[in-house]
Amino acid sequence: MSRPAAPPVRLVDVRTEIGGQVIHDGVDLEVKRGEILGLVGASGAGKSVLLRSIIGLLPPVAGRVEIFGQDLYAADEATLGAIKSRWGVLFQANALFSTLSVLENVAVPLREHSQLTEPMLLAIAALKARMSGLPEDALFKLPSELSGGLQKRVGVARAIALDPELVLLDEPTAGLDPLMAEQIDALVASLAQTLGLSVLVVTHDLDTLYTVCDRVAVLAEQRIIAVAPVRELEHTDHPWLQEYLMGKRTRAGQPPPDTGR
Ligand SMILES: Nc1ncnc2c1ncn2[C@@H]1O[C@H](COP(=O)(O)OP(=O)(O)OP(=O)(O)O)[C@@H](O)[C@H]1O
Repeated sequence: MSRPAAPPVRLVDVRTEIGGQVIHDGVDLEVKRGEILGLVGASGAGKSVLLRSIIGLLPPVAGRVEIFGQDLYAADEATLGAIKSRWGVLFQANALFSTLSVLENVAVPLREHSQLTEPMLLAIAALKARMSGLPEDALFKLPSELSGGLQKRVGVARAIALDPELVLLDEPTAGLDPLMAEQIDALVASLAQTLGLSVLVVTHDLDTLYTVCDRVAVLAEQRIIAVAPVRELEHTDHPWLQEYLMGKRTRAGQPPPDTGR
């Protein structure tokens, strides 16, 4: 009998500290294969720091970060390289190279993690840019020549450049107008479904939670206090969660239409 495949992300009792300040203590979290998991929490709760731990940039002082069943911080260089070629990351401010064209930005992970020939590499980068909804005339522009929404699409195209199994997104709709945010949400949902991705998305955006995420994990008091489909979270009595999901400023206490998720 074959063993069930390991989850793309599994955190076990993770504790992180920055400059002696405890950011997380006892974080348990799992991203299941094929799901879109939202990660929410108040500003400063530690969502971005947790993401940094998940992508190998901040070793926990205790606990374990497992990616595809491998202990990330115990992995040798070859294993780490193999893991990195199976994920794609969209950083909060996109982290695009300002002096490189859109096409070259998308090609960066391909240059780093593949042995493709130059024409093949550029062809794949162009394909990923198109899949991410970038118009043809954007490919040879600099990121600064594009709108915020198109820059986000460049970040998404780069995140899927290597045909990853796992995609990690840090606030993909932050700073976008509602229409552009909706388009990025739709892009993430359709790419996840078409490519069979597992996705962890850090967000403050309620629309993302209701229309895109299968489950939502809530970070508060230095750990994950709940994980469930967002509609189930509406019924938890945690004060921050109640205010966040049902408060006047968010949805005016009106549950959104049921989208089937
Ligand atoms: N490089 C750093 N040096 C010192 N402290 C840091 C650093 N990065 C993050 N922190 C601290 O870690 C805590 C969590 O920050 P983090 O950016 O992860 O929060 P967040 O939940 O992502 O917030 P937001 O929703 O506003 O983006 C904060 O107290 C922050 O000040």
